[in-house]
Amino acid sequence: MSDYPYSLPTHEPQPEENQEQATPAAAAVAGEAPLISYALESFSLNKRYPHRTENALTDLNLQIPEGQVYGLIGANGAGKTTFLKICATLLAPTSGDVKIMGISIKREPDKVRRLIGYVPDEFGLYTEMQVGEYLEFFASCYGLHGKKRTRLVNELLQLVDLADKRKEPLLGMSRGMKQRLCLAHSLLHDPKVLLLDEPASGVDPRARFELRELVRELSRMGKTVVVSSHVLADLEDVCHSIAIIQRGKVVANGTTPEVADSFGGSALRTVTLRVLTRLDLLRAQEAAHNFMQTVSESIVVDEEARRLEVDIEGNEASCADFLSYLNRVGVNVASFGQKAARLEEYFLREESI
Ligand SMILES: Nc1ncnc2c1ncn2[C@@H]1O[C@H](COP(=O)(O)OP(=O)(O)OP(=O)(O)O)[C@@H](O)[C@H]1O
Repeated sequence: MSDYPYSLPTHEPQPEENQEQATPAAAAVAGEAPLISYALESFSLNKRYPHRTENALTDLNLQIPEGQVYGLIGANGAGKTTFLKICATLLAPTSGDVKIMGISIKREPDKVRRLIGYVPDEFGLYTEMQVGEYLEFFASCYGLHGKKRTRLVNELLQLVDLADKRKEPLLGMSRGMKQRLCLAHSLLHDPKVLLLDEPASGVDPRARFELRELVRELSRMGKTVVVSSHVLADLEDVCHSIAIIQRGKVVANGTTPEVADSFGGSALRTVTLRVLTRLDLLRAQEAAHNFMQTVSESIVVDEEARRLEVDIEGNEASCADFLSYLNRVGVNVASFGQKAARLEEYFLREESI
C-alpha cells in the first residue's frame, strides 16, 4: 500500500477504479457537454427486512457527484442507516444496485470496500486500548509498519484533532472523540467516498461544530462525503446538496434552496438574538421591522430574557446583513444565532403524519 498523501489531493485514478467513465475535463476537450462523474449512484434500490410487510427502501434513486458533501436527511426509521449499510456492502439489497465510483456493490464488493470509509451510527471500539495504539493496530492490519505507519497515524490524529490524546484510554472517552477516532480509522486506507451515519447525534454543540469543520476539511481533500442526520440544521451549512428521505423514498433533493422551493416555500431562517438592555430590545424590534418591512407575527419577543426571535426570508448572508444593520442602528447585541426554519419544520411535520 502506498504512503498516505494527506497533504495532496487524492484524485488520481487507482488501478482498481473503473476507468471507463469519461471525465468532465475530457468531455470538455472533446467539445461535448461535460459529464458529471458520480461517486455514488443508486438504481431502483429496494430493501425489505425479513418478517416486515413494508419496505425499508423503495425504488431509491440517488446520484451523488464526485467531491460533494451530500446530506441524507430523514427522521428516525426513514431508511438512512439501511441505505448507508447497503452502500458500505454490509447489507444486501432486496433488488436494485448501487455503484461507487462506477463499481457495483453487488458484482464487485471487494473493490467497493477499498473505495469507501464507513463510520456507523453505533460503533464498537476496543476500550482497553489507547487512542494511538488503536489506530496503529488497524494500520498494521492494512500492512503498514515502521515509520510509514507512525507518520500516517500521526497525520490522522492531527486531522481529527486527537494528537494530544494519543496516550489516553478509549474507555471513558466522549462520544464526539470516539466518533473522530472512528473517522480516523475509516480513513486509514485513503478511501474516496466516506459514509457517515448520524455523526452529529448525541454529541454536544462544540463537537458538532468540530465535526462540521472536519467534514469541510475532508471535502477540501477531495473526498466525497455522504452524511446522514435527522436534523437538517446540523448539516445544512456543510452540504453542497441534500436528499430528504421519508419512509424509504427520496421526496426531494438538490441544494437546500432547491429543496425548499420544491416544497413550495423559499428558504426561511430563524434568527435568535439576545441584547444587553430593554432599550436595545425596543431598538432591535424596530430594526427588525425596518429591515424586513414585514408583519409583526414573524417576531417573537421575550422581554424577561431580552431575547428576540425573527424569521428572515433568505439565506445566511441575509442574516449577516441583519446583524450588520443592528450594529449600524446601535443595538448592543449580546448573542446572535440563526438556523433553517420552514424546511426543517415542513419535513418533520410530514414525517409525523
Ligand atoms: N434489522 C432490521 N430488521 C427489521 N427491520 C429493520 C431492521 N433495521 C431497520 N429496520 C426497519 O427499517 C426501517 C428503516 O430503518 P433505518 O434504521 O434504516 O432508518 P434510519 O433512517 O437510519 O433511522 P434511525 O435514525 O432511527 O437509525 C425502519 O422501519 C426500521 O424499523
